[in-house]
Amino acid sequence: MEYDEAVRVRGLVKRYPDKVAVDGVDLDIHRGEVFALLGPNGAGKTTTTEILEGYRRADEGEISVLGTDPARGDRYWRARLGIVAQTTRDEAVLSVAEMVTHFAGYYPNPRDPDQVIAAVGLDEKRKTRIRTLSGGQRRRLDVALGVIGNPELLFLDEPTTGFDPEARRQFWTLIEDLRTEGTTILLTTHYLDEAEHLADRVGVIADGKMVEVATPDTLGGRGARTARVSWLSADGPREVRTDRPTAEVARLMTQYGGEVPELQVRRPSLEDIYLELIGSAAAAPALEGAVQ
Ligand SMILES: Nc1ncnc2c1ncn2[C@@H]1O[C@H](COP(=O)(O)OP(=O)(O)OP(=O)(O)O)[C@@H](O)[C@H]1O
Repeated sequence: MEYDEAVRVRGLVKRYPDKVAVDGVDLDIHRGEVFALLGPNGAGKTTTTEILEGYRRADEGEISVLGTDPARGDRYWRARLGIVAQTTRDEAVLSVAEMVTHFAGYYPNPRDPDQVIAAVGLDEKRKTRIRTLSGGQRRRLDVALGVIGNPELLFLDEPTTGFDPEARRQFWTLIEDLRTEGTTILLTTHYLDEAEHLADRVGVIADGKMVEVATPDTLGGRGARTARVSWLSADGPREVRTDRPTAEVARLMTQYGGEVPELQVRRPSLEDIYLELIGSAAAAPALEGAVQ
């Protein structure tokens, strides 16, 4: 039964008057996984996410979120979702603790507000008025409000924008804990290290199309992961691409009788591979145009 998937999307299309924002996207998010949606500005990530949340309507496609078509989702369905949107609009006069407690009241089975406030690192700001929080603190509050309802499926749209490095690490721990508890998470992020650290699978979307879905360490195919062994030979810099860098290093050690000058072994990072993927996705239409 398709209910095994938290999210199942086939042929999703969303058109705006001057733009096809989402152009035939298929997407499965398994129950209990963290799925990161990556893509450049304007790729269609927020549009896709908001359709799954029931805030925008698709023009075409089959969509199931926790077994329900979001266009028909009622408040019981909505209570099973947690949403941390890209921007928050309110300028509430409430304190952090009041706001989180207030939100807890909307849900049938909320988490403990004090624990949630502590988990996002806002303990010291419990009594602070929300409008006086810094940008990063406000973002932590957004995350608290997204998880207070104990959601089965959590949408996080660029959740750590504005976080300092320590807050980001703390947030990662929170997400790992939620995942351990079985929460399914759809994460949109521009931080590739965040995707690599948190996601079971990543999907790269470019110009409204899903370019590839894979685990962070298989994205771009095995070939893209080939190691580069470089060193300084008597004739100048040398580089070898190989699937067996250890054997290459051993060979060089024998050849040099020990220390190999300026030896380096490098593999492309997720960011290198991502940039390559979106670069080739962007180049494809231009090439087509060139031959016409
Ligand atoms: N309400 C709207 N009306 C018209 N066009 C829109 C609307 N919302 C988004 N778009 C356009 O659709 C495309 C996809 O936008 P979307 O916000 O989904 O991208 P994104 O991948 O989330 O980008 P970002 O990383 O900048 O948040 C963009 O070209 C955007 O300008």
